[in-house]
Amino acid sequence: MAAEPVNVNEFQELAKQALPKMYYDYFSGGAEDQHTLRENVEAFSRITFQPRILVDVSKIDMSTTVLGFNISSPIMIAPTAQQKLAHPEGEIATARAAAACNTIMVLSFMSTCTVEEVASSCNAIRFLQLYVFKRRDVSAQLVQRAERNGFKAIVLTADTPRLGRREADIKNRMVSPQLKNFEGLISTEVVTDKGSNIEALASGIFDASLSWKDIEWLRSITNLPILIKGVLTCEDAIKAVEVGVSGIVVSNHGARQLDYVPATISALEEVVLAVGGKVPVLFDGGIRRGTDIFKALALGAQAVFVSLSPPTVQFV
Ligand SMILES: Cc1cc2nc3c(=O)[nH]c(=O)nc-3n(C[C@H](O)[C@H](O)[C@H](O)COP(=O)(O)O)c2cc1C
Ligand SMILES: CCCCCCC(=O)C(=O)O
Repeated sequence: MAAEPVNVNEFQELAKQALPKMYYDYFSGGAEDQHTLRENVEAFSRITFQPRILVDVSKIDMSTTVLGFNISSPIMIAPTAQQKLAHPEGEIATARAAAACNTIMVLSFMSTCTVEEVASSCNAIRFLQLYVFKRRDVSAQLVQRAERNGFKAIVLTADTPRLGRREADIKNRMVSPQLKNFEGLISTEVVTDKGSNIEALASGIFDASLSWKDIEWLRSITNLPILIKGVLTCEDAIKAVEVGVSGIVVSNHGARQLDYVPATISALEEVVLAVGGKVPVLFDGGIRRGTDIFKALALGAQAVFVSLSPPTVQFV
């Protein structure tokens, strides 16, 4: 590509050229038929605007507040695992970008830099995304390390009792780098000759029995506000409010988990209505342009997460 990329989609080609195929496929792929992966993007294109004219837009303030934290725009950074696969500085570089933009970074539980390294790298506002392991003590220790290191909230991912079936990862025999957070606590080195090593790792360590009652357990190990990520229905939104979470993230995990769930932008309005303003509703999935963010805000999201996945234009 001769000219500088001018939109997120054009970074896709650069990512494809720069990354080994195994990693590019991991970052960009979805589950099974990748139906929801396409839908996440295409559902945005079916929403159009009713523009109004002659409104003074000479001064625009995009800042907003999430859990009491002021951020410069309603754009936060989604938890994305294993960032050193894409860049040697990994999550530290992302945290510095968050600080420079005055926004919130959600650090993945499966990060390649430790919570301490990320915390000491800059003054970005940080939340920790949480996976609950069969070894609850390991998850608890990491939450407490995050709390000690100035993280401001826990984002419990609730859509991953097992890892989605990502067929490119199976074919590529995707391997995971070392996850330093767990050094001395649990082995994250898994070798299987039967497909995706990260799927094997996740099924060995993720607690598939996680359920609503465990929010109480989580509350017993931390004083931080708890958000729940992966809500797609009004029923679950109501339950989340009932159990007392501080925020909801409408998400289908970038279509990497259960295929044939709705595009997140199609699920947003029902969740917003069910929540009725009791807690903030955040949103992710399929965002490729500023107009997508505007659509999510218009449908009631307080702010959106953007991920580091190369956009999915390979389907077009
Ligand atoms: C490479 C990659 C890794 C991810 N890792 C995590 C993770 O560790 N924890 C998590 O809750 N979500 C994870 N996600 C999901 C994102 O947080 C987010 O929900 C999703 O990517 C949003 O969709 P989008 O990629 O279309 O923007 C990951 C997504 C990608 C693309
Ligand atoms: C290394 C074990 C599994 C990491 C899973 C990260 C994730 O959520 C993803 O979507 O990928």
